Amino acid sequence: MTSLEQRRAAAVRHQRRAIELAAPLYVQACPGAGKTRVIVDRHLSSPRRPGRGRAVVSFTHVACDEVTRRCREAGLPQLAAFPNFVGTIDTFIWRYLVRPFLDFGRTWNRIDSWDRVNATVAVWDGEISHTLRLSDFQWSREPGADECQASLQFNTRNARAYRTLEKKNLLDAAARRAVDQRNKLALQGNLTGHEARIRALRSLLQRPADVASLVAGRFDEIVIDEAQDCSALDLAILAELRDVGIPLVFVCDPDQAIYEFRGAQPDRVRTFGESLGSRIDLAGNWRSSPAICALAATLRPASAARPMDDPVGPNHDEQAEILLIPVEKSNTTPPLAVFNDYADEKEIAAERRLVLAHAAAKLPTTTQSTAPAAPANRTARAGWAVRVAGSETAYATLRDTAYEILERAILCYWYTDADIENRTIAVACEQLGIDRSRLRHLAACMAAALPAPGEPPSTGWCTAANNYLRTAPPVPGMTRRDNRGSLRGSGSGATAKETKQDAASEPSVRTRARVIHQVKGEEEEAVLVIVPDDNRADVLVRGWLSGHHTGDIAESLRVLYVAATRAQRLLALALPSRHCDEIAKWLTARDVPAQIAAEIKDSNVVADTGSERRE
Ligand SMILES: Nc1ncnc2c1ncn2[C@@H]1O[C@H](COP(=O)(O)OP(=O)(O)OP(=O)(O)O)[C@@H](O)[C@H]1O
Repeated sequence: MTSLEQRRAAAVRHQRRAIELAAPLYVQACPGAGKTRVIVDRHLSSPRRPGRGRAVVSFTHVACDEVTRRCREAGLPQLAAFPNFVGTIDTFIWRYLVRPFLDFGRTWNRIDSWDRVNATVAVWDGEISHTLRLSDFQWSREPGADECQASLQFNTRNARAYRTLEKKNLLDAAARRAVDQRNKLALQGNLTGHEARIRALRSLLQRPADVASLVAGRFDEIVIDEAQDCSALDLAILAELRDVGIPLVFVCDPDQAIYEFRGAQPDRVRTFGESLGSRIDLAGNWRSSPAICALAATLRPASAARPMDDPVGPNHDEQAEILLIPVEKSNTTPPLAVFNDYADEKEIAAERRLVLAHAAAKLPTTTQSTAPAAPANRTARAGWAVRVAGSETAYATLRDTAYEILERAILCYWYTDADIENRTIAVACEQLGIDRSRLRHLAACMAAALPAPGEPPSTGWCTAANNYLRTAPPVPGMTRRDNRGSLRGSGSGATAKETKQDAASEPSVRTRARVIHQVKGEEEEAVLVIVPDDNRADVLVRGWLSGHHTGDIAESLRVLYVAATRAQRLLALALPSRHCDEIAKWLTARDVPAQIAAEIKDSNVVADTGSERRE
């Protein structure tokens, strides 16, 4: 058996090869393999020709900020600036593949979501009309197709409309209406990331030499981080760049592809990576304990099975077993108490614990969460915007989004939906005769005047917000055109005074809680993953234990994989109690150390400070 030193040396050797080997290059890596470290070290160490840079492209602002921070820490901040590019794939596509090829002489409006223009579509079901948001549709386009495909996604906001349309076989009709509306808005010059990709691909197919000379003249290579999140359109764009000779470094963990709604498909991603030629596999896990690495291997599909990753980091000798916490009726508060109890025993600080669930609604209410993405519901969006505007750490584009959401909340309060739907704030202001700078000023004052609300905002906070909105007409002296735009609370009944106090009296340390999609790339010493007891739980467990990951379950299991692999020392899974015995036995039979947590005696104990012990 090889010693830890030998295994570590091998892991470092593979990282070095990924840092030094010339592009084109495919780097396939396990969780905790040090992908970020490899990308940054490659960027810091390998030379570029004078006047030319490297593009480091990722899918999230968090990942880009990490690369920028590491360049700064290495004393080389210029590596994140011109002629280099460190940013999101959306910005890269827009800046180098779309903007230079747009028609002059007309206005283009780059938007991150159709919600930015309140884009909706009305669908008549024979009795009533349903208003659906374009952002509730999943958009895709096979490379080469003339039309986009839309598919309405079920969520709590559109649940009634979705069920009615499904019952009346009108989902396809709704999708067609959405495509028409999208075409109309795109013709008006609104470009979401999806439209930008379609245009980028068109430029590459129609003017390959122009695009190639622009991109190759600026960048020696393009590194794509988190490449497992590439959609079919992203891969088609990258294939064209590859074919015109741009050197690509494609870094990914296909098992962590969790954006299937955007079209991410692990098999296509693998095939694309393999098409590049040279390949390096990183299988040393510097993050997690042996038990966590072993559990992660069981979550991979049988079709992509490989031996467990090698725990070579500081937690290589951590003894904690995987903790299975039985849950009755999706009540997530008792499992949190149990989790905190075990984390206390391991002397893991409250700030180093993380609770994860697939959806925010499944997280325990006694945890602390602040989503980096704006929620969909109008009131929740306004609350999110107030929190972001008041946060010292929000970056400029996020703050701008927050102010724009508050501007729209003000317009919604004073005008009718018909006055502002399907329009940008700028266009609405122009049509309604509003001074945009006054509106921005009102939004900033609103953010400063209101306390940060809870999630979702309470009735009391909404009363305070509506009282503020009443004093802030976009046009001085105007009367309200419609009173349907007030913010409506969750019905928690807190008074405005209580809400103000809430913001001030938040416990200083609460267990951090996140939706799994928000924590890609992060790590924490102890992680509790909540597997909800909904109608998919049985199928999910069957898919896990059989290794046959079919249909939507494949993506749900990858989401579970991402969540589990954030843990460094202690991983707890809160599962429907009826599955715990079977899973524990199955794991033990596969040499994955696992135990079922001791029975919960006092379900009323709330571990909201993360440090109180159970009786
Ligand atoms: N050669 C190394 N020596 C010591 N620690 C390392 C080494 N490489 C990576 N690490 C550490 O391992 C941890 C995981 O690294 P990183 O976050 O870059 O992994 P990753 O491949 O991006 O993982 P994931 O895809 O799961 O987010 C980090 O704490 C990092 O500092």
